[in-house]
Amino acid sequence: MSQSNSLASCKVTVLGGGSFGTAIANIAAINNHQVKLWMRSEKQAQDIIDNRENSRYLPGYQLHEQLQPSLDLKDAVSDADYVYVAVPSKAFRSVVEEMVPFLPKKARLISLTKGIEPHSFKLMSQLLQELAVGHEVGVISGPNLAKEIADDQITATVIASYSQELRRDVQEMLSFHSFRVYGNPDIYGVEMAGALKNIYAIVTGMAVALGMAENTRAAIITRSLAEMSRFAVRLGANPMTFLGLAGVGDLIVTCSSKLSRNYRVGYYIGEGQTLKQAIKHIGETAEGINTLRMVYEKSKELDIYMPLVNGLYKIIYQDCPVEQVAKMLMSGDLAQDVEFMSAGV
Ligand SMILES: NC(=O)c1ccc[n+]([C@@H]2O[C@H](COP(=O)([O-])OP(=O)(O)OC[C@H]3O[C@@H](n4cnc5c(N)ncnc54)[C@H](O)[C@@H]3O)[C@@H](O)[C@H]2O)c1
Ligand SMILES: O=P(O)(O)OC[C@H](O)CO
Repeated sequence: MSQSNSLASCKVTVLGGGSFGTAIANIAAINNHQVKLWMRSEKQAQDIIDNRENSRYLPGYQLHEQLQPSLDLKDAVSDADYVYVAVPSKAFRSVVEEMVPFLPKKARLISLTKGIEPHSFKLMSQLLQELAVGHEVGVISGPNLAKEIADDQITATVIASYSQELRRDVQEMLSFHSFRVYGNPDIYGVEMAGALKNIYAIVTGMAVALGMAENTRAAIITRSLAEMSRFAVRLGANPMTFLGLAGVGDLIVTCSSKLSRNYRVGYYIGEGQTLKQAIKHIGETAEGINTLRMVYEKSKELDIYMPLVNGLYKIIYQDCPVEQVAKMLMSGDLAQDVEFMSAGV
């Protein structure tokens, strides 16, 4: 069912035929836009043509007829009004570099990816700005489990951009009866929140596997919010963003649901699997593993107090026993544990 709005039908391209790219492409198609979903897999593209389904990533969900798969990047983007990028962060730069020569000047670019580029510590919208100079850029982030979106469960998200016009147009493009899009000009905060929450979902998944109680879950989620806000505000984010959908909203869903791949990575490690086994078991993107390493290093460089990131890093990358880390977290310097620091965190 489409929602009546004033945005004319647009040519929309989504890069990346995984679960989130497919879910967002389908919403745009339902809302009467002409959608191309660029993917690498011929088999998946044929699956969509033959069965109207992406059975590898969203099995059982019918895709709208106005969503067409494409295997040819040039064909997919050369007439696009909007390009949404939904490939994992490790592939983001190379895919965008490959796309840019074919991109029409009018195209607006929106990242759906929740990660940070290693070494440069750039967020995906910063990569878009660097590689596609002159194009308007935005980011979508929020509590958005792709399978629940596909399942038509009521969902809210955030479009962040410096451009008010882009925010409004994307709100219109994607809003419908079960999907509501809010606008936020704090692109850095929205995007950083989406990347950081994956780390804490791993922590929570691990704690659940180890039998944590509800007091513990509340403590972990709340202290995660304090920690991620402290980090992001130091790097330039607006603290208020962390009280919204892209902040606490996404943190809650990702720390609560087994549909979250990051939560499941933590859960499997808590059950005794190695990191390698857990990643293989998931078989899809879990951004938090790499984000953890980058945020750990950045927090050391900037001397930002992040006990949960420290603890998870010790478990995952330094083979420290979980019990030892838990003990360390409970006996750390109390003087550091001020509940509210400056800037509301
Ligand atoms: N799945 C969700 O619920 C969800 C929700 C919000 C945001 N995200 C974010 O969206 C991004 C993508 O996640 P996803 O869930 O769609 O991942 P996914 O693992 O389901 O799929 C990733 C897709 O990207 C493709 N891909 C990988 N490397 C590529 C490359 N070099 N070139 C072209 N295509 C490539 C894969 O073939 C696959 O189709 C991640 O950053 C994730 O954090 C996911
Ligand atoms: O499956 P995850 O852990 O990548 O989380 C999916 C979304 O980011 C939830 O908003």
